[in-house]
Amino acid sequence: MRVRNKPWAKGYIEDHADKMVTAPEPLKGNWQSRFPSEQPLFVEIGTGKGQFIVEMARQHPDQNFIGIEIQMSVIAVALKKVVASGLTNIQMVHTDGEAVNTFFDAGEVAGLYLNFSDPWPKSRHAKRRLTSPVFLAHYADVLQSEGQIQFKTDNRGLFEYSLESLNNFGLVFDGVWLDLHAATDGVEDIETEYEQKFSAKGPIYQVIAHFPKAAE
Ligand SMILES: C[S@@+](CC[C@H](N)C(=O)[O-])C[C@H]1O[C@@H](n2cnc3c(N)ncnc32)[C@H](O)[C@@H]1O
Repeated sequence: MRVRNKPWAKGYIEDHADKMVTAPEPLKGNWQSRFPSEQPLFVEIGTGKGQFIVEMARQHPDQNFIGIEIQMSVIAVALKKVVASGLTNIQMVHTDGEAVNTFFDAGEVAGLYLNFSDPWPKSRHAKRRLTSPVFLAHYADVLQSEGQIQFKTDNRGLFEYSLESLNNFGLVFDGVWLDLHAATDGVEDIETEYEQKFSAKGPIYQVIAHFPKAAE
């Protein structure tokens, strides 16, 4: 997602340091200190403009949420939503999600959301895909036992790549949806900005999976 540079972003982020982390490493193992209540911690990587994670926080007050986004002008828009929501169970982090294992401790994360991640269609860029083995290895480091990865996309090529990548990495599939919006199994679907914009053009694919326990 490309957005125009927002000259106000840096100052706005600095003014809302209570809701936004720009140097995450010192919080490793201690993220619960950013929230009023100690509760299971769910993380979205590539949170974009924040609609999904803010709505998740609103609907699940018994959980804590973190949205990670690499682009400052984008996360500043998400931060505005967080501030306007008045919610205290959500924090934003401006950083590269690839490095999750440098700022979350083993087992600190209860679940991970990857929504409409950039497809990086050229094979020489495959390592940048958020479902590549490079990222999966880091997710495995931080997710608690049976913690799920929930990935959805409208990009069939990225979805096929991700199914293969997760399978090759040994993840256990909990569910696969080839047309999430047509699902009749009652699966929760909180829509992202990207999803609302592009779902009319074709199906939304989703997979939910977890890393196996040692004996699984
Ligand atoms: C296509 S957008 C989707 C945004 C949002 N999830 C949605 O569905 O509306 C992908 C987002 O992921 C962000 N992103 C890509 N690679 C990232 C990384 N390594 N760490 C954090 N964010 C990343 C991009 O900056 C972009 O905002």
